[in-house]
Amino acid sequence: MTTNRKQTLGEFIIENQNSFQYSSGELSKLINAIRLAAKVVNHEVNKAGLVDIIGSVGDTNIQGENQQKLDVFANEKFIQTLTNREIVCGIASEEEDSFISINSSDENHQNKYVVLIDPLDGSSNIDVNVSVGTIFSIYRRVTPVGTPVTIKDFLQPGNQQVAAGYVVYGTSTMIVYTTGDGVNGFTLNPALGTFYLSHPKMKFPETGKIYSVNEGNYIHFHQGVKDYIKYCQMEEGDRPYTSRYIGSLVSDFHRNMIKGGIYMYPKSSVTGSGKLRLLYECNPMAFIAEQANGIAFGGKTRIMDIQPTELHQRVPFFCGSKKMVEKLQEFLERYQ
Ligand SMILES: O=P(O)(O)OC[C@H]1O[C@](O)(COP(=O)(O)O)[C@@H](O)[C@@H]1O
Ligand SMILES: [Mg+2]
Ligand SMILES: [Mg+2]
Repeated sequence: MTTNRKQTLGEFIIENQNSFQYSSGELSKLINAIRLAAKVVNHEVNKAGLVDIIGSVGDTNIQGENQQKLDVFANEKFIQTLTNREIVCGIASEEEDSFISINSSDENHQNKYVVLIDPLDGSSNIDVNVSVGTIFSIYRRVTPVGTPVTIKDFLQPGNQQVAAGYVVYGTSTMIVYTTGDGVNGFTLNPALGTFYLSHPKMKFPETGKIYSVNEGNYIHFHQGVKDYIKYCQMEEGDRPYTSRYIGSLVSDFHRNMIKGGIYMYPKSSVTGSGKLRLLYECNPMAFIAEQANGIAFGGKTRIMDIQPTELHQRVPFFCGSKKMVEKLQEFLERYQ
């Protein structure tokens, strides 16, 4: 490419199609479909407050959470786009009780990818004009092509992901994703409706000065986590670190990946589990983190080595710059 114009997402996908081990063009079409749905959702997010998209629908999802109108809208748009384009054989979503099996109308061509999605991440921030996101994780099915998908196709460990990414609807709208060959970020030019490669080969700085955790839950944290937070706050060396917590996983993760930092959503002694969902929040963010030289673990295990048992299971989640996560692990090991 000779001009110094930034590469578009479409051009990047085509150019890098062959670097993907299973390249048949199907995954490219899938990422393109996600790009399209993200633009539709972005359009609605930007109008939040002007149109009737603020507030809850008065329903709860399978996790007992109040579904926001934008949760439902985003869920519909992603499912519609992926289904209409006949690009996947199954979808699982935070907003759907169970997985959706999708048959291709073309018997000769059966799809082999399943998608797990958090259509709108950071729902508590929708009404207050704070950045939110979408998170997606893609696997090859494990059951025979041409048969209806089963739960087995979704309950795969994160280390089997073929691609993962997120969209952040913030001061600008970006898509950040990996297919196992590094992490790249694309920014939407709203005037043209085109995503451009703005952040090639994104990497977590090896260390940083930002820690992100909801300290309101502090008393329910594991002693090792409490000690690490105290360590971050001590006047010593390059500390104290700065506390930054947006309350949208995508946005906190994105900032920490650019500036260096650690995100923590520990297990609570009250609920006995973490809050974040393994399959469509932790696994995709862990794949991106590791592809960007970061670390992601939950409790004692590498997130991507956890064998899922349920579609909406929750796990503790710690993720970020290598040296900071290793320091936290040191504190946790003191109590093991
Ligand atoms: O308000 P809390 O308990 O700190 O939780 C905030 C976390 O919950 C989430 O909002 C959960 O995601 P959803 O909004 O998709 O349900 C994360 O984005 C965020 O990091
Ligand atoms: Mg979420
Ligand atoms: Mg959500």
